[in-house]
Amino acid sequence: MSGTIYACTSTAVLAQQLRDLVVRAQDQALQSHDRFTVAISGGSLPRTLAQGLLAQPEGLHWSKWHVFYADERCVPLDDAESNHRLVQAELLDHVPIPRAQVYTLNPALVTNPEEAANDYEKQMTDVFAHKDAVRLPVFDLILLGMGPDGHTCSLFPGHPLLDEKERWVSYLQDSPKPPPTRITLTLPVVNHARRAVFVVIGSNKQDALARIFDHKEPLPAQRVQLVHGELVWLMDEAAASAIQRAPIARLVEN
Ligand SMILES: O=C(O)[C@H](O)[C@@H](O)[C@H](O)[C@H](O)COP(=O)(O)O
Repeated sequence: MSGTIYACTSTAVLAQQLRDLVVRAQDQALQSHDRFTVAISGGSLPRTLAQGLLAQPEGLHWSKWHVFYADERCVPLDDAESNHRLVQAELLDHVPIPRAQVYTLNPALVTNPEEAANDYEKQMTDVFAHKDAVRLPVFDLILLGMGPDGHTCSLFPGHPLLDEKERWVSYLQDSPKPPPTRITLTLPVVNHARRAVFVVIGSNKQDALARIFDHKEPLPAQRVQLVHGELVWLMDEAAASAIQRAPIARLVEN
């Protein structure tokens, strides 16, 4: 299992570490191209991300950010279940990222998930170059959560989507985590990121973490194995306590 694991003694420490990783990814990106491409997951991650970024916004070049979603529910953008609505409330409403650089599910396609996935993939080709030119987009950073069952993005255990090799964005209508219809980045896209960071908080993640790190079970989150990039796991101590057979760096309050 590739990747560095950090166990943080508090959510504040974790949010600070997350911020530092985001700034590092941003700065590296801006050394080689004039934009910073990041994909954000839903769930509890946006709040933790905002906690870290808004507490110390110095050094963040918002105008260079291009924000995508690692997955999105096929609901209207103002729906309580929308990841965009969540990220907007927690972060985007508080920082000057140009709205044209925030790429959302096309609201006209919420009832047609296949078209919504195709449209989102086309939005990505406008930023990353056409699929004929590049086989896979290379995100500067992908921020991931992990469910109690080891899912990540909207890639769930045993789901055929896990074996998608060609599409950048796909869709499902049988998500075990409601709502059932979603679009999601595929594993090849996640695994080609320059950097990916998991944020895993809570004792309800212990079982999945033990299965991944101690028993090497190929749960969806375990299949995030960056081809060229750097993988980091940020956990609180409740989650990290489940792991017995992997090195863990402990981060404490300054
Ligand atoms: O749209 C979604 O539902 C999320 O992207 C999902 O994949 C999330 O990251 C995990 O379910 C972990 O969620 P928590 O961090 O809230 O446990």
